[in-house]
Amino acid sequence: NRLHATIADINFEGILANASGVHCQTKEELAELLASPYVATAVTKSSTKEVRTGNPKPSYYEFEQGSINSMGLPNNGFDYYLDYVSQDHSQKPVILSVASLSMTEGIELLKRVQDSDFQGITEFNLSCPNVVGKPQVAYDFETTHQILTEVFKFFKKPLGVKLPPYFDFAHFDQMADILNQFPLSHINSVNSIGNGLYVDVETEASVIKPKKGFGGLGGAMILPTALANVRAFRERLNPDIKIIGTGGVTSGEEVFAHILCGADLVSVGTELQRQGIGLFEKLQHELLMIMNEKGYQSIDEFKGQLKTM
Ligand SMILES: CC(C)(C)CCc1c(C(=O)O)[nH]c(=O)[nH]c1=O
Repeated sequence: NRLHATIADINFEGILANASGVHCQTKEELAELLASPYVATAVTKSSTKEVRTGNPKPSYYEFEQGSINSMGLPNNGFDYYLDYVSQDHSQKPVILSVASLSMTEGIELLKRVQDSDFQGITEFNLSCPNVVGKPQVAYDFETTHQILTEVFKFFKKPLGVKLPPYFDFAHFDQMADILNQFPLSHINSVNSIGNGLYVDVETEASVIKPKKGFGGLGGAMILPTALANVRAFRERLNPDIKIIGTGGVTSGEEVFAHILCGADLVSVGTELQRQGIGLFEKLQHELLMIMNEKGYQSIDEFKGQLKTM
């Protein structure tokens, strides 16, 4: 297969996935993703110990250049997703996303994954909140180091982390130095760009209800940030740590660009929300057309091969 990847000895046929949070809250949505021949894997909504209804609506809004959301981690609870991913899914891997509203909860959930018979890949969402007054965990390098040290004392199954975007070379360096100390299966970069604000000039109001309209940004406008993060971590991380590139994908071109920057798998959020599952066929077709035009038989011929001037 021309489009393939391997993470933690798990083979993926195809390289496309949903971004956690989109089309992945229910077993039906997950099954619908897996049923598509153009979807290599499905990622669950980040799960918490308790079921959560999430923030008051509207908590998601689409505009031409992208989307803004402050969903508030609505999910059916960790047990629901662990049960689902532990079933057989026609040989297709499913990635279990775990969040936590406190570090003790995160550790507890990962202990339950370790003690379960789930053999797939777990993705720990480090964009989760920290103690009040401190930035999200992934922006608190000391806390990130402490948590990963604690986790890898007991966690022996494939584990990756979902990262927010970074915007400073010192942060790329510091985060990569931390991540390289641990036997991670992968990173998923990027999560939404935190705390954007979209204003409706006509109503003179923000467009989502939670957090006075502040929310995570996704879609076409975050592509350059997403590509920069994929590239920066590809250049810095141990090659055994694979990369799921997320952010700004609306066509085969952006899938190609993510792979060129070093992504092994590519996941799609805002555009999937916008177009539905049929998008995956379009993305795969467009990617293959680009590869044909360029004479690439396989992804391995150009993965991570971004040229610079
Ligand atoms: C932002 C958090 C609620 C702390 C984590 C869940 C999450 C959400 C969400 O559920 O609001 N939205 C995102 O764009 N990315 C996320 O990781």
